[in-house]
Amino acid sequence: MPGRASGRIGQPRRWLLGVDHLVRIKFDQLAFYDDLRRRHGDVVRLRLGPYRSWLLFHPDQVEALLTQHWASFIRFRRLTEVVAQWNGDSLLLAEGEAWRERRRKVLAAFQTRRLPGYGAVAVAHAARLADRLTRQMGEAGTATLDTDAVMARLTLDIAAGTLFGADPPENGDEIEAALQVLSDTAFRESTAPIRLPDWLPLRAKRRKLWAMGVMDRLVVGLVARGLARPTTDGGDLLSMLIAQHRGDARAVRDDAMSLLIAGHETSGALLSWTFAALARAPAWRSRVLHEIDDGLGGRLPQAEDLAGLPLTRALIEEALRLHPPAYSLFLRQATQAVDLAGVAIRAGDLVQIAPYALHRDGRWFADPDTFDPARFLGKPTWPRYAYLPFGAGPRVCIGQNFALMEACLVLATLLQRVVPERLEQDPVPDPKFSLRPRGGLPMRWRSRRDSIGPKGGNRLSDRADEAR
Ligand code: HEM
Repeated sequence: MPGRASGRIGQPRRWLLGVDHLVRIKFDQLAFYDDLRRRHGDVVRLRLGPYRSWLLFHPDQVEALLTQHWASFIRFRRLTEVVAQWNGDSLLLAEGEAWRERRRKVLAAFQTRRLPGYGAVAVAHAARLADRLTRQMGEAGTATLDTDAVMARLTLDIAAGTLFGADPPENGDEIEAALQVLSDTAFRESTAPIRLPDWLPLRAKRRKLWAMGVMDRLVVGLVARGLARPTTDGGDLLSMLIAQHRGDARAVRDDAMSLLIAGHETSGALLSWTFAALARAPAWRSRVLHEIDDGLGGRLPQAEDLAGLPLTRALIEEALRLHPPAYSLFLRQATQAVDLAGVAIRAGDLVQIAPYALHRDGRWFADPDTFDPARFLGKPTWPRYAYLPFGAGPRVCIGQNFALMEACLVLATLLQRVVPERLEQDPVPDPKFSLRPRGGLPMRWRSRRDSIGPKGGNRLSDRADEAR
């Protein structure tokens, strides 16, 4: 493998027990990690307050951490305790035997044979969105939309349908706002030097308690509805959780909440970044429109169609490379001393893996800052653990196949009717709970009603793209 891990340990200078590093992690994390990788190499050791901590940028150590030695680490309690306030005792946060048991139960809901049913729900919601957007565009055939807000709402509706077998929630705006507050809270409370008690009369605390209430009422209500249903399997994830947890309402609530939170914001962000990339890349946009038009002939896609849409998938994989919604994996803490491919970790040390920085390493990805989906059309040029938008090893994302299918189907459905044409401003990645465009994603969309849609037709819009 080119560029084996050198064994050199980079130790950037620090100030006051690493307070300067903590400040950069809080306010400028993406640039800070990228900078550390470029200046200090594959293995960087930092002091963060009382903790000795490591950033690992080489696939050898990433593999050792996430596969061989994963059981020697737990997710850093300071972070999981924050998220547990609303997630409860769920798969996302569990450790050891409790995690193994939960993983087995939740996995049942993601069996391959269940995915096409979830895919159909995603397509139905995307088609409804395409109708709405086309109507909104009216005669002009164009509209400027905050695409990040639109995609967040779409993935919320899809999550409600696939997870709970429910219609889009009536208070969708309120739920979106609550999810945003929780995402901000997770970041703020886990990076603050101390966590202040909730009874303090602070705006941030009031908002957090309000958001937790909104989400709790939503999920508890939907779980109660699921428990009262006469059918045992409604084809949704909830039915499976109820069966696996044998009707234990608390366990079902906690896993359902964590799936909703883990799956919804990340999936919305992935769609936002993919459409942002397409808006800037007319040649790729034109190629993918051809692929979708030729592959589907104007009908709505199904999960089985995806094998025939390799470029659609490659666009999504490349968007995941450049803007991985999980830009950093959960911070881990060693429970015992362990050797990670030549790096001696002590019990209590913290270890961080940052896919955002790994994915931009020029040793594996030529011209790493360029959007080039062709990378994913041939054999990978990178080692397996240099690309990990969904993590790796036993704690790899449980919703990975679901998320990839959902994104491909949404793209194939929307792009038959509407295309992202122009970004109104360059999106700036905002590393909060997941990586989203800071302040939204204003983008101009154009209707394809003159070219092709589910009814077919000529390809004026594509030619317009090619002429540009
Ligand atoms: C684009 C979408 C998604 C991305 C980028 C993503 C990313 C990730 C990553 C990187 C991890 C591993 C974290 C770590 O090891 O520190 C993870 C774990 C997890 N994800 Fe996802 N995810 C996505 C969608 C989903 C969906 C749709 C669901 C469920 C409906 C989901 C549920 C989970 C759960 C429950 C875990 C924890 C698994 C465990 O610890 O055993 N994710 N995700």
